[in-house]
Amino acid sequence: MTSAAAAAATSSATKMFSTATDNCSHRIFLVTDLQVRRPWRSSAFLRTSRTICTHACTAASPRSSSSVINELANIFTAMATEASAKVIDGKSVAKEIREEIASEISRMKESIGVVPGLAVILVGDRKDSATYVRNKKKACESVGIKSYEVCLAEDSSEQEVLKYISGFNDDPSVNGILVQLPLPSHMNEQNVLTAVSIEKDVDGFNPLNIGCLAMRDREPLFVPCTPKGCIELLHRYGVPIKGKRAVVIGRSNIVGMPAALLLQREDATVSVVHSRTKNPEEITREADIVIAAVGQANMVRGSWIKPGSVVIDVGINPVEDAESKRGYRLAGDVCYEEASKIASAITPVPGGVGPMTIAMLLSNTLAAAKRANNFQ
Ligand SMILES: Nc1nc2c(c(=O)[nH]1)N[C@@H](CN(C=O)c1ccc(C(=O)N[C@@H](CCC(=O)O)C(=O)O)cc1)CN2
Repeated sequence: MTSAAAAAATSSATKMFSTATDNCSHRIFLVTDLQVRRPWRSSAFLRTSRTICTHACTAASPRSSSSVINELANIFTAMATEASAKVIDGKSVAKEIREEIASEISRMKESIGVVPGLAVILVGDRKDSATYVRNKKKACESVGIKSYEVCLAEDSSEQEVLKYISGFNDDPSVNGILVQLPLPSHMNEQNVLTAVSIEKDVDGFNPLNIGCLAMRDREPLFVPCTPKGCIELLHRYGVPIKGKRAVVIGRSNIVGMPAALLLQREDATVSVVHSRTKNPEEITREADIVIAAVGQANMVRGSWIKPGSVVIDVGINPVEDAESKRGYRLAGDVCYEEASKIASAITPVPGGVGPMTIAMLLSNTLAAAKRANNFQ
């Protein structure tokens, strides 16, 4: 239970005790009635309420209603500080999706003798990018996608990257092409991303795909993997989106902007909060769904979160941690410890959106291969 819910419950309890008859079962009924606000906490609530009511009615010296109300207030407040949101487990959802993809790929291979192919281009020697590319390759192997990899030196020219893209565009065994971002600063990202054929743009970053995502009554061939993963998590956890207020924190081309477009396509009312937004806390506190993608560890505090909202944390920020083997640990953009006491559901970092990014890449690659081979 959240602080706001605790206050509401206490106020309802106050009303209840001022009007209740001496009939204990009636009191219990009224108290347990309060639980509908947060049904998933019902058993704890029920137990607590029963104990208090029974105690109030059977004590040798019957207690005044105000002392019972005070006790209820204390217990509700304690419940507020102990409560924790449902964890949206991206790691296990991603595993489920990989299994679904693997079985589709087997079916495709058996029916038409074709497996999907994914080409990955990595430029430079960023450690994190090399790890992501390695993980993508492993994920491809695990589901039966053939992967092709090109690693280029940091000082390679943009022309060289474009030459590889052109080769993969023309290669029928390659269904998806991905250029790992960020690129070295001397390269023009837009030139590179635009060069990827839209039929093979499994990252969904070609402006033609993004343009279709932004337009009503147009369907992009591919949707960027991280925002697609966020929406998939909301769907698989049964979170309603239609008509809800959503706030996206961050407006990057990779996550924030396409996430806002996707939420809008799902009929949410969407606000985008960015570095120039005045009162970001106030706007975020209005949201039923928050997607945080700013790249700043723990920026979104518990006080930004509306009680009962759903929080999707896209941030993967390394923070120093002497106790960790690597010398750092990963933290999200949302202060998990605080937000998880207020939200109704939240993604952890790691193990939330990150694994979904790769699962969605596999899903897009399978879709590309199906489309190229006219296989349903
Ligand atoms: N071409 C692209 N470049 C980049 C993308 C992208 O979608 N396409 N996104 C990010 C990086 N990224 C994939 O490329 C990515 C980031 C994080 C994860 C992930 O699984 N994270 C784990 C933690 C991993 C760890 O321990 O280090 C988690 O959150 O649980 C997957 C993919 C930028 N570039």
